[in-house]
Amino acid sequence: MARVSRYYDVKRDEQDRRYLEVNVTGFALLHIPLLNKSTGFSAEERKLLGLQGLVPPHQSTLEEQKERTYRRYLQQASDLERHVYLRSLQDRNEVLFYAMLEEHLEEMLPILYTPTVGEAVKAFSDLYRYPRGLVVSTGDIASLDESLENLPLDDVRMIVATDSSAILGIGDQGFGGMAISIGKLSLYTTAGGVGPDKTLPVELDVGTDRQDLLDDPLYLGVHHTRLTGAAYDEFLDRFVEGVQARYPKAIIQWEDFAKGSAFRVLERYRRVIPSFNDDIQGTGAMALAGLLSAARLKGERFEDQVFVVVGAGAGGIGVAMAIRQGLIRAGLSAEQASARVYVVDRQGLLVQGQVELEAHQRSFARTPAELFDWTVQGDVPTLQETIRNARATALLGLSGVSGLFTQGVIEAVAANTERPIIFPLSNPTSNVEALPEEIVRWTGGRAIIASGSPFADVPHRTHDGIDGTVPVGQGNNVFIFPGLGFGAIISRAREITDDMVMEAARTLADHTDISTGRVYPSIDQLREVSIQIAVRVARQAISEGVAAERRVRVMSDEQLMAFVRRRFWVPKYLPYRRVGTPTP
Ligand SMILES: O=C([O-])CC(=O)C(=O)O
Ligand SMILES: [Mg+2]
Repeated sequence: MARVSRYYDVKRDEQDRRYLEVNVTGFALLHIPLLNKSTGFSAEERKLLGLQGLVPPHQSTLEEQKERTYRRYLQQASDLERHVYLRSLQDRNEVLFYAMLEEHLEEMLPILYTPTVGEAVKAFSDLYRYPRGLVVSTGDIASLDESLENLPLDDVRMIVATDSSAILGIGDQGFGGMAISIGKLSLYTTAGGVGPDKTLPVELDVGTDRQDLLDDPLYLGVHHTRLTGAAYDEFLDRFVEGVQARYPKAIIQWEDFAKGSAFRVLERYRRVIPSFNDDIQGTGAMALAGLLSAARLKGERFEDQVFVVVGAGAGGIGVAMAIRQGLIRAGLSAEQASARVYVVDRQGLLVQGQVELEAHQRSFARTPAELFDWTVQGDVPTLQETIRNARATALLGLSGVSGLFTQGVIEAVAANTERPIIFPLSNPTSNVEALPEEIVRWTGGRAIIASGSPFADVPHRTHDGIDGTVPVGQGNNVFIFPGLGFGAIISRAREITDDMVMEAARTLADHTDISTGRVYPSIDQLREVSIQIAVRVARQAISEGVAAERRVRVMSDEQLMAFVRRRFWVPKYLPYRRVGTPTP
């Protein structure tokens, strides 16, 4: 087993209990977030590690520390301040950070992740305090191997890397995208059980095309426009090679790449290094799971629905591809499946010969012949015309355009079916295609709703005067990526196959209790769902012959489940020993 860090390693004592063997002491140790117990060091540890005089006399328990920090957290004035507070806690005392997050996950998820992380991305240069993760920039790509050597971690398994070209629905964010890589990885730890010292956030700083950022003297990224073409490919090739050399067991999650590069990067590397694109595949699997549950809730077959996906970027095409795969699994032929999925972009429905289509969009474009009996005004069917003519029963928004689902659009879907499925999935909250409250109003409470960012359930009075609420599920890829990544790590998958992603989607659907009227689990079930996904993803990797981990290949389902639960990292303070100290 590789050493975890240059500063410490995780070992087991004679009774098989874990402890940290450290080779750093005193003031320096207190400044390593994964080693710092703050006021939590025992008298013996203070002596052993040279901490006397550096920390207050009272030794706090982790419980007491949680209470102190949580009180302070509640005093922060805004969501962004709360985000900054949590991030600095993470950079100060990582075990305490995760212990707090574990206890208050539902409350803190919108602070650490969408929507507040969107604000943190935008303000990244203003908020910058402390280094975390790996910066790969055009200025130092030539010496990448040295950069990698400078990292204190020696056994990284999970990397989230973004080039920040399409952060959430808010576009090019230059260097600020680092906040997304950091945020996603804290979810890998708290929801997916991946130890924080096995994770590495990466910002691929290839420049930005945002003039306001380039003009800002305080902007922290490289001050030039984005690399493109061969130079961009070479940059990424170097990155992947460097990672493979330093961290041969690492998996890469590609995050928030603009549509022009998202598909290309995924296809270029997915067989070179185990990797997946969260916005294409994670979002696709998440949406498919919610749609399977929504069909069950309707009491209808999934394969009888007609789907309109709005947005032809990474998320939109990813969702359309996942739905098509789901329909084929349900028994439809490829043609029958394609016939049920319509993709609408800025110009309207994707139609062959009408607009310049990118490769990944092409298989979703309709032929003019398919539309011969449609009633439309212009050359290209609009969103509403598509919904009407196709008799769509499900509408999914991945456009990043707030307010795109107007009353007319929603009513058009509601005219086709008793229970319209409406998923405005764009993030953060400010980019949502329609507010759940509007959807409820415009459909008379008939819609099955899920949004990408969290929304409260909507109070609603039925036509017979009964007061109730319409539940709103949170359809976010956080229900997929932590379990998918953990399953791939556990099985040491050489590749993350499409069927592994599909298995993640099916597991999510299988673990959604639709009796609540919600098509996604609640956040308090996130950890358990991730564990279930990890097990089934690992099983799928084994059955496809891509699992390199021998130990898991011979495990029964029960053994695999027990193994995943045992490997799930939990925040607690471990005892310390110094390198070379004889065992007591
Ligand atoms: O980060 C999220 O909330 C989901 C996601 O990947 C995106 O919207 O790009
Ligand atoms: Mg994303």
